Amino acid sequence: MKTAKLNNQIINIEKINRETYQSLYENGKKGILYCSDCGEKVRFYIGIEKEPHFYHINMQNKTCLDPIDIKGEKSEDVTLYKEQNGFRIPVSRTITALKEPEAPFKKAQAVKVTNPFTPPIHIQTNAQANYLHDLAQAGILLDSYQTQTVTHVEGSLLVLAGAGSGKTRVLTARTAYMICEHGIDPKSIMLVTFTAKAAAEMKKRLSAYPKMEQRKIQQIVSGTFHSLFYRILVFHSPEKWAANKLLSKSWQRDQLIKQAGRELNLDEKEFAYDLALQQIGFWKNSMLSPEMVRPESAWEEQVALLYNHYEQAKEKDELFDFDDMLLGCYELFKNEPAILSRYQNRFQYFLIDEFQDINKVQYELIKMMSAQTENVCAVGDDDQSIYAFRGSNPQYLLDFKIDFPQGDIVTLSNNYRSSHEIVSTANTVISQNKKRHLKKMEAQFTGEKPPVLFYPYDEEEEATAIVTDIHEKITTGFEPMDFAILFRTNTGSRAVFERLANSSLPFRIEQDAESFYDRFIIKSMLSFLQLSLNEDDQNAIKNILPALFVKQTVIQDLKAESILKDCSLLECLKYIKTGFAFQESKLKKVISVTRSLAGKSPVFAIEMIEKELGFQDFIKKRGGDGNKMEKGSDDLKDLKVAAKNFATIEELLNHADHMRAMNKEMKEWSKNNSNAITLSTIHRAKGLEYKVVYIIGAVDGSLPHDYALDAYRNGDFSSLEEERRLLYVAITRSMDFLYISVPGNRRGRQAYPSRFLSSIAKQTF
Ligand SMILES: Nc1ncnc2c1ncn2[C@@H]1O[C@H](COP(=O)(O)OP(=O)(O)OP(=O)(O)O)[C@@H](O)[C@H]1O
Repeated sequence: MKTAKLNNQIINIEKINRETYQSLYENGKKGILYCSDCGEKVRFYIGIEKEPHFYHINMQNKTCLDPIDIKGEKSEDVTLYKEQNGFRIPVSRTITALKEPEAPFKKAQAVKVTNPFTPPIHIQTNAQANYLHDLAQAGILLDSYQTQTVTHVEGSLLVLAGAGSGKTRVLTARTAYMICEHGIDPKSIMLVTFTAKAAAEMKKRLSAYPKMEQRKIQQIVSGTFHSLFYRILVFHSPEKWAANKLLSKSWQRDQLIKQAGRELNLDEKEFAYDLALQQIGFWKNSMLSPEMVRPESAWEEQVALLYNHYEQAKEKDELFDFDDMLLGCYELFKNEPAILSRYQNRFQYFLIDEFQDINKVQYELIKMMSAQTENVCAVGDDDQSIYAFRGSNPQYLLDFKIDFPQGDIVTLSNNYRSSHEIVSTANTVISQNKKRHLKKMEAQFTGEKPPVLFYPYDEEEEATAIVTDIHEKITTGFEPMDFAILFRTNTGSRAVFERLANSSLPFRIEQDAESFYDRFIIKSMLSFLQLSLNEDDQNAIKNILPALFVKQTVIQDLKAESILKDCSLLECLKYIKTGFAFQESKLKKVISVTRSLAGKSPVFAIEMIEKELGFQDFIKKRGGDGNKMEKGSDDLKDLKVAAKNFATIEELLNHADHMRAMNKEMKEWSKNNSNAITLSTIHRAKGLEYKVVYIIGAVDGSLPHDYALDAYRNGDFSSLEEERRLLYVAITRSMDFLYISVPGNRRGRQAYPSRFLSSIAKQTF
């Protein structure tokens, strides 16, 4: 049905602005939408493939009709009719009826799949009478290329493997083959993975392999480059590399670099410290000391100076960061040949996963350690290289033959994970990249349906449509663990998190994903709102002090004043003496502005604080607006989008509390439960697979990220290619169903479809 009643007025969805869809959906959930025919409660449907409509909660025996003539009406305020016993009866008048509704609903669209599916002709060939035969018996099949990889034990081997081509299977099968068929000592095998999770997963899979003893699995030395080489460092110099000297948190590195910046008189407001740290990491991973750096721009010149100061500060306090671990190990091996030789004897075989993301220092370390045997099996896909910004370089993969001239190369291009339609979409997207090793994945099966592009109004509607779709699929037999919702950056997940938190669906987030409402800028803004409700809220007063450029220690004076003068903490702001007349008068203004917010809508209140209390200055100075990846001003825009859903400040604050609590709860819950929908950044989803994948925010500015577009405008194309690889990685996580969301608005502004989609969309956007 296209109509329903809200507050006794008829809503016709063909005549209302799209912006109001989400509030209609919420009103339906609140139970205040009624059928314009029978008067029973109805809900508003927002999904991916079906058009929005009203529906009865209990569908049985419902044959209600819309009033007739609703389509033809064009006037602003019209009378609607319905047919009853052959008569035309006026029922009500439409509200918000517009001549031309803005941003009308746009139907979801299947992507363009031009090449037909050709069934694969290769055969699974591991039926020989050896360990491979046992594997086949256990259901671990290998095709001829995979078999070649698994049985190539001695000498170096590069496996160029497309997404879903069985890299993990090949690495585990090869490890098992080496141990069970060739009797190789598991202690002499080093298995390097990109994440600790991947190493654990491989060991878990190995335990299902025939003839594999648990004891032997435990003896394999596996882990990330950092963990493996850190273990070596700690073994040889435990004092120097003690864990308490590690700058493990990003705020610790931030503090140190900003201190260095102050010594160099850099502007904290404008200088992009996050990018500077990234650049320093890049140089370190590329083994360039501060003296070796050759800056290519004025900005890099400043960062190079900063690099020098940062290193000195670390050295002075005997601290180290993650990048130092690898460099430290390199130095150790170089300066102590006896130690290197011990490890060269100990480790005879190296298996390296995700080789496309290796950086120079990692590469050098592997070369040093494997110098005697050259038994290096490197597996990678240059199209999945997504860490170039921190020094990863797929060139090592492409140049493998230079350093290992005796080595062999095998290409795995059969994709076992995804349907032909998904594989074809991924091939089309990635083929637009210029710098890559030419290859094309071949799917092994054709799917039920091609990937779908859909067009929600904004982040809120996007989240609702996805949750509806998941609900529908679960009723047809899918499990929560079959779904993943992927996004470019964590802040992009706010709305889906909120919608899932308010649903009965189980979901998981990363353990380090902070709640949106705990972000520095958001916390500070919400504290102003909190004070408008309770002028004595101590936490809120504490949280607004940075925004007023007042020291935190002032809180003690405020408490004392509040007792002495018998007034609220908020009121006490007027007694703060800073010595600057303009600041003291601003503190007085905070009181009146905050008080004036009572009874106002949250969006109005936020805008008022922004305008009247110079909140933007605070963001510029302290909110990371010099940063390229995460800006405080973007957080504030996101907050305004979220706040639109609430009529009162209290409702918004309650919601924020609820979401913070849910963030903690879901993290705890997912430690022991695996049957959950995954919410993940694309980076973190690398190596994983799901039956259904939703990629959200496929618009310019989000994917590709703004920073890459900026770089592109300045003549650097590589960041944009890396963003395209990110989309490729996201697409290739899906096995059967893929949905790409292209919201019309983002952060309260019109958004434009991601430029990466033009090659797969049927029509131009
Ligand atoms: N020979 C095979 N026959 C059938 N299925 C296979 C075969 N090889 C791998 N698979 C399956 O294909 C899927 C993808 O394999 P895997 O996860 O090892 O790929 P991958 O190359 O590591 O992928 P990505 O790089 O995209 O993360 C898995 O579900 C795996 O079980």
